[in-house]
Amino acid sequence: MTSTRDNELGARREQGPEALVALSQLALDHMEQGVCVYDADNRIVLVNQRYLSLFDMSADVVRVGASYREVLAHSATRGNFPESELDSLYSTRIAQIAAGKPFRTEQRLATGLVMALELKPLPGGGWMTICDDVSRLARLEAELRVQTERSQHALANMSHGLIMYDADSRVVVCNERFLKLYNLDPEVVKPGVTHSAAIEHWLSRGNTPGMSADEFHDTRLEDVRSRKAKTLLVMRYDGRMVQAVSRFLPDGGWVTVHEDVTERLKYEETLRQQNFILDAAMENMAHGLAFYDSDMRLRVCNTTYRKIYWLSPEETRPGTHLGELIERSMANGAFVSEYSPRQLLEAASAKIANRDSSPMRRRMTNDTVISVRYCALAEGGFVATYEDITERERAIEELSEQYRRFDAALNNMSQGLCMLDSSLRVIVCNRRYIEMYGLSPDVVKPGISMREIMDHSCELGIHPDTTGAKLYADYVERLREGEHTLHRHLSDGRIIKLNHKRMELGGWVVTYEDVTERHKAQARVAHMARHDSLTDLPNRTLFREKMGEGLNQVAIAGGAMAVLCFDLDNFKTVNDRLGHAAGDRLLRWVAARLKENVGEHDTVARLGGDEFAVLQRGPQPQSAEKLARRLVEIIGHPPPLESQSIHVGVSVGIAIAPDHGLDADELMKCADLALYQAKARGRGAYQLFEPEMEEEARSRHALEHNLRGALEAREFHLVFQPQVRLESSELTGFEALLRWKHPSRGFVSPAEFIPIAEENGLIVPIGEWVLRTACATAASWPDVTVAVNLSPVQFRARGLAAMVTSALAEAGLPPQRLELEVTETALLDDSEATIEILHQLRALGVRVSLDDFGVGYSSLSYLRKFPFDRIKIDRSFVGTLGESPESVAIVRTIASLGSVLGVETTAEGVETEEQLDFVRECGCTAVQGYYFGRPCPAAEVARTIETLNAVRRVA
Ligand SMILES: Nc1nc2c(ncn2[C@@H]2O[C@@H]3COP(=O)(O)O[C@H]4[C@@H](O)[C@H](n5cnc6c(=O)[nH]c(N)nc65)O[C@@H]4COP(=O)(O)O[C@H]3[C@H]2O)c(=O)[nH]1
Repeated sequence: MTSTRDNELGARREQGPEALVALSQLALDHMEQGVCVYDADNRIVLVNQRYLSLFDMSADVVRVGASYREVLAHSATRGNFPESELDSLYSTRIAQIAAGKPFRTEQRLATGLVMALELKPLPGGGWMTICDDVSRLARLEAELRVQTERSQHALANMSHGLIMYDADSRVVVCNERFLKLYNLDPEVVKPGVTHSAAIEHWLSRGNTPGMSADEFHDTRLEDVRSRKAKTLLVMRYDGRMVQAVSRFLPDGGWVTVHEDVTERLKYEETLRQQNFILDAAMENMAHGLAFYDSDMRLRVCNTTYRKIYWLSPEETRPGTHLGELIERSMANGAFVSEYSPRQLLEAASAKIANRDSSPMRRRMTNDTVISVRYCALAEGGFVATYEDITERERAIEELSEQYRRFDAALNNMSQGLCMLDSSLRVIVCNRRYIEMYGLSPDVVKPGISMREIMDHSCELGIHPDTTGAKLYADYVERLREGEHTLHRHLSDGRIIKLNHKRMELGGWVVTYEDVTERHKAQARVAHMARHDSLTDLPNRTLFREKMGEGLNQVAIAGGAMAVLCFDLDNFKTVNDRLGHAAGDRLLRWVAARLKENVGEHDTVARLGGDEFAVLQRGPQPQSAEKLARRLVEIIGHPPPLESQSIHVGVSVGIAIAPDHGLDADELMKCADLALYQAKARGRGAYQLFEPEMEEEARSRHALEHNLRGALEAREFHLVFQPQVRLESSELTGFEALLRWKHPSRGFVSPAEFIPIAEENGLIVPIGEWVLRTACATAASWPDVTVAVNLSPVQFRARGLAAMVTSALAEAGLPPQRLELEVTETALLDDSEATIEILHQLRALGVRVSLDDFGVGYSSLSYLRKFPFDRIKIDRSFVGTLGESPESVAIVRTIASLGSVLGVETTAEGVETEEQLDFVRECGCTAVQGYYFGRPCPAAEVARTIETLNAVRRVA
């Protein structure tokens, strides 16, 4: 360009002065400054376009030849300065030029431009004015100033620290933040300081670069040398982390911006952690999860999703379309469908479009069931969840099965069941409940209130004498008390047991049980517990209760009460011989007799076995004795049993309250003692308690105790009483009588201890001892018999005949010399067995006599059953012969009976000659008694024989 101009200038020069002026004009017009050249006359010789435009002046006025004054005047009209100042302005400047001095000024024009104006004298005369628009520069300067201020302000207020180095690695600038950030001294780190010095100071303040100081120096030097932008993370003196980013400047310097990134790092760490957790959560979810964008392209999915659909990570890359995923998973065999992948995709699209997030169920090839749910996202796209509901479905299935079973169980329960909510409305009830009450299944349904049910059941007449309202009010009242059981007695007599249990979440479970039968059974059991099952009489328990009540009454209200204890005679024999059925019949018969003979307020009880008892009010002891008498009479004549030979009767003991006590035990004891006495008196009798009985019982006990050791202590011995034939006064034999010499009490009468020995069975060994001793003793006698008493108890013990045989053999006594005396009592108990034994004894050759004849029950009948060798008439008849015509009659009858039967009759207890004569006169064939001799020891037998023979000879 310059060369073109130069060339052009050369060409113009060659063309002449005009051409040069034109060329100068062209150059001037391209100048930035305004130029106007005046000649010595102050007229324009040259002016450029820029001059005109700067002053906004017209080329018509300001043209070659125009005077400076005209130019000034024109400028004034343009408003560039006041016209009033024109003359002074003109003269001042012209004078300055004329003086050859340049003149400079700045002028603000009407356009607002600030013009730098220089009027400069030219060497060849004339002068020129050069003007420059300085308003732009001023503006630029101002802008620069503002910019600088802003920069400094920005630098000072930057949140980041900043330090700038020049190409010589010296600090150009650093801001306050930088200094504060690292706790640096502004006197050390300031413009002009070297980079090394700045680092030195930086390190000295405890800031650490994460490497050694030397390494840091070297690294920074290398950074500067290589001029590579670098980011560095350093730790501040207080542990906070700062990131330093260095950038190199075109002028060779560099700037480093320092930012405290402690929070950011923490935040990033938190974010990283969160993302880690989210990733882990997503990966570890039991559900499959997949996010899709609005184009249905996969953004992210978890492993569960891939597993469910048999898809590999490659097949589930972000961006894969849902349609493709469906297709691939079907192709992989994850599931089969009657629909094509396309149809499935359309169905999914429709759901998403409709924002329908209801689940879809899909059975997979491996038999799992997946619930798929699409949920559209507000920001576009959707999330799909895939839940394996196999177990849930199975559980639901099981639950349904359970429910079916529950339902079946509910309706097959023997109990009625009703579940009520807290407002007493039926939640569920079973068939049995409806049936039990006979309710209508159309009425009693879930939702119905208990109030309505009660109204309904009252209408049906199920509940006697009440209304639904009353029933309900009572019901609610009871429920207020909490869990409870109540019994409803229905009109038809049934009893329903209602059991109320609270449910955990409110409401009640009520069970209904028909307990009618149970109640009856319980009543039966209760009755049985207090009654005897055979006779239905009160048992001992109830009897004791009644007795307690009676005694209380006596104690409070006075009066008297009798306790009668009954014991059947020979009951054991009936049982043993005729069987239990016969025994039971007898007991029932006795019970009936007792019941029909007592007053309606009296109590009859069976205490057990053959023991009965009666509680009787009324005047005592008269009433009791009367009753006892009557019952002894009645029960003594039972209906024919299978065998007539068993004598049945009853013995009665009576105790009276308050005479004999007011304590039940005490009174029972008294009655028992009286009963014992009655039995001892020969049975078939009654006995009123007497206080002495207690003493007797006591001594009896003591005696019994001593008796047990008597045999071993050799306290027994025998005495022998002679028996004489009347006709010839001949001594025929001796009766052996037992004697017990008690070491302290002396002689105890056999009448006293034999019954005790019979009771406790000691009579068996004692009786054996008697027999063996008697036989042994008699063996040494001349040809006379020895009579030995046998107790009925010995007949019941086994081996009596064998024992007799053995005793005879042992003693060497001929059987004919042994006479066995049995009482009627032996025959009473079990006559057939006894008679059988008697026959066995008879078969041995032993004689058998019937002792104590006449005092028994039906003596004569025994005479028919066994052919006794002798009848011994009880001494009670002989003793009363003088005063009792009855005794005379009896002795006479027995004697004549004996004569008819060809049996000897021995009168016992003959003490006097009169008695002897009398019994002889009555026809008795033999006698025994003190008249002929008292019982004497064995040692005296020989003398007695001698004496009696002598007497006979005399007679
Ligand atoms: N008052 C009076 N009594 C006379 C007279 N003559 C005899 N006695 C008594 O009458 C009883 C006759 O015996 P029992 O009728 O068999 O009556 C016997 C008999 O049943 C029984 N007993 C005695 N010894 C034995 C025995 O070894 N075995 C058995 N099982 N019973 C015996 O004890 C009963 C009483 O025996 P004992 O006290 O020895 O009494 C004897 C005897 O001493 C008399 O003229 N006047």
